[in-house]
Amino acid sequence: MSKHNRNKSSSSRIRVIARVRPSVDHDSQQSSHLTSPSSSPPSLTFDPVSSHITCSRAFHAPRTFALDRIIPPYASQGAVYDASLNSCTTVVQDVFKGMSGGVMCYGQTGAGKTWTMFGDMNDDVESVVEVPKVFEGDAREMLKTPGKEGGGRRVMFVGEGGGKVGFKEGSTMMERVEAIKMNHPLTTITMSGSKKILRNNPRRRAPPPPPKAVAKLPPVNAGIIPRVVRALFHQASDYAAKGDDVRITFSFVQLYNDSITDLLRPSSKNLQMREDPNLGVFVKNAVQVVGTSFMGVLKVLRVSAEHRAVRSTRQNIASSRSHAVLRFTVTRSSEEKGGMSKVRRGTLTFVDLAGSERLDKSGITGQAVKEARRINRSISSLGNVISALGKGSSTHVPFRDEKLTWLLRETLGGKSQCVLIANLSNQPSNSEENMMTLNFASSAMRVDVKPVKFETFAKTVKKKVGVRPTVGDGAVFMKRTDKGGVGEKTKNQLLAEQYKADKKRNRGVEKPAAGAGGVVRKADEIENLHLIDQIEQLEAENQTLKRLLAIKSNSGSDGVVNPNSGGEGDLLELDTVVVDGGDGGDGGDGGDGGDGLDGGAAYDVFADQDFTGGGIRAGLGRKDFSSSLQNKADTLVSDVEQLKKDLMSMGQGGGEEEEEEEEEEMHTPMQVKQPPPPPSPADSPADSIDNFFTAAPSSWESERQTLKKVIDSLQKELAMKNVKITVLESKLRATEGAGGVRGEKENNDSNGSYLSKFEGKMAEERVEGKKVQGVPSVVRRKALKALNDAR
Ligand SMILES: Nc1ncnc2c1ncn2[C@@H]1O[C@H](COP(=O)(O)OP(=O)(O)OP(=O)(O)O)[C@@H](O)[C@H]1O
Repeated sequence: MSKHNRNKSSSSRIRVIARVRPSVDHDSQQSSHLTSPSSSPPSLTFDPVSSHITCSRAFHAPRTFALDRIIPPYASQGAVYDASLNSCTTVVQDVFKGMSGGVMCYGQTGAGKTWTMFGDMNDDVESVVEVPKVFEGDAREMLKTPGKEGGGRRVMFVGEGGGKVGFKEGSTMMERVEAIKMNHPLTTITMSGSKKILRNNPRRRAPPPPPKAVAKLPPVNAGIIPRVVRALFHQASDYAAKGDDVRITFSFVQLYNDSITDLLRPSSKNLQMREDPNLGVFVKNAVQVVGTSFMGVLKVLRVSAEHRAVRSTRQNIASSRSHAVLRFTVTRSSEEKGGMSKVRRGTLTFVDLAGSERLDKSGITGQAVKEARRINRSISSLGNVISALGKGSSTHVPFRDEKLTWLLRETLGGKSQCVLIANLSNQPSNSEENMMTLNFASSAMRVDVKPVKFETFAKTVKKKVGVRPTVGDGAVFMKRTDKGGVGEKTKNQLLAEQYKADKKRNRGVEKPAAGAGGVVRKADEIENLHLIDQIEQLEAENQTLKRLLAIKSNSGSDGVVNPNSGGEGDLLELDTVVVDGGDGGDGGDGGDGGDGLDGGAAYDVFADQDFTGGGIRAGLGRKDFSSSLQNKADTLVSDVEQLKKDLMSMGQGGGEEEEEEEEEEMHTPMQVKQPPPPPSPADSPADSIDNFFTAAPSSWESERQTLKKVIDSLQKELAMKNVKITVLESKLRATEGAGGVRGEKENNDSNGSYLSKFEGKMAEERVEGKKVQGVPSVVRRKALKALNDAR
């Protein structure tokens, strides 16, 4: 049996859970390519109660691993969430206390990582909101007080028991039991009186046979992430009701072929990572979405998850070709005495790794081989990092070897609570891959963690906007960031981005790979996704041009923007995006996107479509959706052209005269160009500021005020500095004499500055005058240095 750290408390090390997926339709199709016949016995046997799992391979002795939890194929998505987050590590609750946490899915391709993390994002997530809306509690406690219907029957748990389960208010005993069975499939519940065993105890009987097909899964197939988002907003609204200020933001990036792309803004490619002493490693310029509602965040996640790089292989019809990293940041401030607030900041990171794969098995060729090699290389580096972390603090951890490991440093490095889900597929042919996954899982159990709380005090700031996190529908605001936190972008940065997007669009939209082994989406869907991308860029460009026009028309004849015209404010608003505000975008009827701002267009397009039954996926495939998108794109193109023409003609208003003058010059070639006149005395640097104040047009009032403020503060700083220098000089004088002969030597040798020489001379005079002796020369040297620095 494998040796590991299981005896250590799971909160002081990475918590490891194995999830074995049921067989899916695709398994039978791929088995024809594989060496092990499908009739061979499965490679894994497991006992969920003792959390032991044994992996058997041909020509090798079987190996047994003891992990924190084994989740059998027939367990619901809810049970997985419960096992990985809610009841066990309370990661969600702790993030509001300033602790950070992470969940990472690891395993071979097709083992169910994406299913575990995201699940069916188009599933009836509303019901995820509805069911546990009423209250949540410990299952044992809930059954002790089931209300009248319980009839005072004693309830006993064997097996898993416990754990958090949601019940409807006033629910009957049987409804509660059903809810527990759903969330804890291995729980045995016996009731005195009826003596009815409601669930087989796996300790006494063989585990129930796994269901044949996926269809037998519980109806709500939302994965861990939607459930976490729901839990986050529940918690947030509880804290907000108590008067705390809670803010939830998130970023979502993918690492594909060693390049980081923003999934919230797919046109942002090749993003770089930076390190900050407070925030750790973060992706620079990744969009941060400020989420104020559960449903709003889900909408954004659904759409952005569609931008992930996906390919069809023999082992998975929709195999993720990128590592996806979704990071929530929760900031909670509660008011304390004396106008101060306690601020806690925690992050929750979800990592859906691309699956490692054997090239011969997945049957891929060309570009896909390159992708697979990159994936395998980064996964193997992750293995090295985990193994080094498991060896203790004295071992060098090669975080910097790969972008993936560097990106995950904060999650794995020991300061966060971390849950690893090892995804396994119990096909006979997968024994080697399962062994590799279990070895990785086992080494992760050796990694110690010491979660660190981020708490600080800050002056209480009164909220500008009364937005409170809600569980229901609502707005989501999007901001771009320079650091890990939400930041502002300068006007120029935004305009430069628009320019780049424009240039790229002119080069033409990349056509997706097609044919066998190509991307899985149908041609219509791909076309539509590209159209949406294009519309997003066009809307952004359209808005920028409109604002530029507004600024131009508000500016004076000298081209200076009138700060009171609101132009500046408008431009900064480019950072703010209302994703599901309802008034952005017109859903594709050819309008100009109304108030939909930069970056929100794609979501608006989706938000207004009615894809009854099939969600966005169904909508993407629809022809009418495609034509409405095309209409919208065409209208936007002509709008943009018109706006550009308008801008050009406005720009020519001031420039026409110059052009005419130039023409005149060209017609009189004999004329010798005169050198510019010498600068008038008023242009001399000494006079330039005064000149600015008197000669500047009245529209420069705000610049004038700003400059005055800057000059005032500089003058204050200078006065302070002079006081400091006077104090230091008198201190230095007190050390004279004692510095004596040694002081003179030091002064001449040390830095040779004017100051040192001067002070050395003074000291010499004092020595001759036989003044005070005995102050150590080091004191004098310090005083000299301080004075030198101050000057
Ligand atoms: N527990 C499960 N119950 C039902 N279906 C599942 C389960 N796990 C996985 N599947 C199905 O198996 C297939 C492969 O799953 P998924 O795409 O999540 O694998 P993956 O590990 O993310 O693969 P890759 O690394 O190639 O992206 C999908 O069709 C998914 O719906």
